Amino acid sequence: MELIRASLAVVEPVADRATAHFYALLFLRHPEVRSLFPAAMDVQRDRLFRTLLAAARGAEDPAALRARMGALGRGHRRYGTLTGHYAPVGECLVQALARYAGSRWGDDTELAWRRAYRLISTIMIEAAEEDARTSPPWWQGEVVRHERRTRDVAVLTVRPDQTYPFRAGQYCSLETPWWPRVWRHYSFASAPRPDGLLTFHVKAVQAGWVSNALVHRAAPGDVLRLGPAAGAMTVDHAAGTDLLCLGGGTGIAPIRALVEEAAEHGGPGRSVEVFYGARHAAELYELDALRGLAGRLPWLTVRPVLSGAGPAEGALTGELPEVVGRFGPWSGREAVLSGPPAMVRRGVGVLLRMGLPAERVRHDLVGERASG
Ligand SMILES: NC(=O)C1=CN([C@@H]2O[C@H](COP(=O)(O)OP(=O)(O)OC[C@H]3O[C@@H](n4cnc5c(N)ncnc54)[C@H](O)[C@@H]3O)[C@@H](O)[C@H]2O)C=CC1
Repeated sequence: MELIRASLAVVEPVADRATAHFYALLFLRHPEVRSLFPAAMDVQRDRLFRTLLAAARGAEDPAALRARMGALGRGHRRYGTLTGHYAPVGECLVQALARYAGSRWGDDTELAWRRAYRLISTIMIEAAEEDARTSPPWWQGEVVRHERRTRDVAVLTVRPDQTYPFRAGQYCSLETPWWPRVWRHYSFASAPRPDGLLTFHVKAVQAGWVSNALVHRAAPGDVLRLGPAAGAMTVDHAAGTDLLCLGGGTGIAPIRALVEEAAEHGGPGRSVEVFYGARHAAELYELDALRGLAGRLPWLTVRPVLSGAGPAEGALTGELPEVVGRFGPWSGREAVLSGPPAMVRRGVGVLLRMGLPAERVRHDLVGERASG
């Protein structure tokens, strides 16, 4: 493990070049795999190295590595990845690393990498094969409703072509017809419904191809592709634990889904507190709906929080994590956080300082969650 870490530390500062070299080798030697990747490779490059780093760091916890790489293997089915693709990828990876690890590379390091790659690829292949027995590699989903909530936020309702299994708090990756093979993660914004429909909140971000297409171009009748549900920000409602939810911007989506799920499964006597943050009042696009739920559900409290200048209109003011820190105590609760990564990180810090044990603070800041 030390050998792998030491070589990664050398490659990390030149990760861009090492990854570009890896893909160049792969596409030159195996042109048939080029079609599995998007036309523009920028985000993809970044992902590969982050995944390797995460795998190297996670190797000390075999159960976590297995869970993460298993999910990755299942998720790769949607790209059309086949068992036979793993060996050539491993070979090109080792060669690219060898080239950029300089003097840290030697026979022992190479052996350690080959072993690690064999372990990871075996987990991914087994998980993919197991998944293939029960699930399609992807689902088609028809957009049946498209509502613009603000200038740059849309709520999409999608009908999957077959039963789509997921839990509130999870997310999936979506591909639009306009940017083939470019996938982005979006959280489910509603709990599983009897009619099988799924909802997503999408904000068009600068230079975000997929998000801009989903907000400004998508319309009822368009067909998206959906990868399988992923993410561990789920809640065991049977335990009846009180919840503290922090949702910033479109990060309110999985919180909304969890509240719906709590309404279906959570017993009375439980308390759910939602802090919903945005910069300006006009951006609290889900507030009316949440207030509607709070009006019906006596255990639900919704507190809007505004961090920008301008009229507060009955909202609390300040950055979301700090505002939550002014309330409490939260020590008996389970916390879920969703929103911009900086908000989630600061929120986790505040809650740990307030005495919440780390295992009760849940979020899905997965390295892969690229906005766009
Ligand atoms: N499961 C998850 O974790 C989900 C995450 N997201 C992410 O949430 C983000 C939403 O973006 P927008 O709607 O543009 O949100 P935004 O930038 O408008 O911010 C929303 C809230 O986060 C707070 N915030 C932003 N930066 C902060 C910082 N550095 N420190 C403390 N608080 C901060 C703001 O004060 C505001 O209350 C995207 O990055 C999206 O990828 C979205 C859905 C689900």
